[in-house]
Amino acid sequence: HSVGIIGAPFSRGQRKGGVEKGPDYIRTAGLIEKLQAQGCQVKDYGNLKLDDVPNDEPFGKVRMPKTVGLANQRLADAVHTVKKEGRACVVLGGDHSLAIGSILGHARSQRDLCLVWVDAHADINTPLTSPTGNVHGQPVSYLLKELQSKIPVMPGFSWIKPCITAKDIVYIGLRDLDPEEHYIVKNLGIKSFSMTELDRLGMGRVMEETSDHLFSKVKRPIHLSYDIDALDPLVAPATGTPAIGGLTYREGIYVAEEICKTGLLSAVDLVEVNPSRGKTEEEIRSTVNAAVSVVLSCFGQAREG
Ligand SMILES: N[C@](CCCC[B-](O)(O)O)(CCN1CCC(O)CC1)C(=O)O
Ligand SMILES: [Mn+2]
Ligand SMILES: [Mn+2]
Ligand SMILES: [Mn+2]
Repeated sequence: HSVGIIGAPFSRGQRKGGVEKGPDYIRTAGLIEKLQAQGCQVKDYGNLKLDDVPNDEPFGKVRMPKTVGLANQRLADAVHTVKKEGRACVVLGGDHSLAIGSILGHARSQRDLCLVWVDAHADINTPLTSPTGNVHGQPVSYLLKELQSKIPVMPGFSWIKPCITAKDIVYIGLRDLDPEEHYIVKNLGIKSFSMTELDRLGMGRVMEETSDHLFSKVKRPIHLSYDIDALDPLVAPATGTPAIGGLTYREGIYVAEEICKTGLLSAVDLVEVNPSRGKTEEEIRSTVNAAVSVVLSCFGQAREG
């Protein structure tokens, strides 16, 4: 596997400090050396400089729209560069608003990409339905063609053109949706495996159905957007919006192993690792190590050896 790593130390999609430290904690835990040790050819593109835009006024409930928009514009360019260089792209977050730039940058070079969204949350609020105004709960709404009539013109977001439709995305791990999000997911008929389906079917069947839905018939590049809060807080507590009853470590790794085996993985986001939200060093270590293991499993680490 040829892999490009982009650090995106960004926190302005939400309000809890510390998530901007995610990239460096993941690097310090040895992600790059471990990828190389398992035979990957790795280029580290470093951390993006994602500064606050001065005089950034709120748009309704949405704080710092220009800052969020510009950060994602920069990320989109960086991801596009990695893809042009023929590598699988790994974006280390940073909060999940970064998926806007990561996916749009990816879509510039891979027209027919499909999206596997692993998360406790659907992140599909529009700026008008969001209960918090935090953009990390909204990225999918900016990307879906079907929702464009519901997205207001927002400063810093005019460059964004939706690149996917509802049939191109599968959710895995949902367990904490706002009522408006649930309505949107149902209304658009988005394929989603909540923790209920996971309990009913098991992750093996969930990955089979995900494959059938997205990429088994027609091979397409996969964008895996992996929010560490999909994992149970007992495994990954150091994150901004933990929700109990999540994926086991084994389920979380299994998703990555299965995606790796398709040979179609083209980009992965690993987001929402927030060291400041760990109450102890052990909580931080557990969260960061889980994040590292997910990425290693995306690129060939297999429990069978
Ligand atoms: N849906 C939430 C959480 C988004 C989480 C984003 B992430 O990237 O981490 O997936 C709001 C969640 N909800 C707000 C009301 C509370 O009582 C319960 C949580 C939102 O802020 O939109
Ligand atoms: Mn490899
Ligand atoms: Mn989440
Ligand atoms: Mn998320």
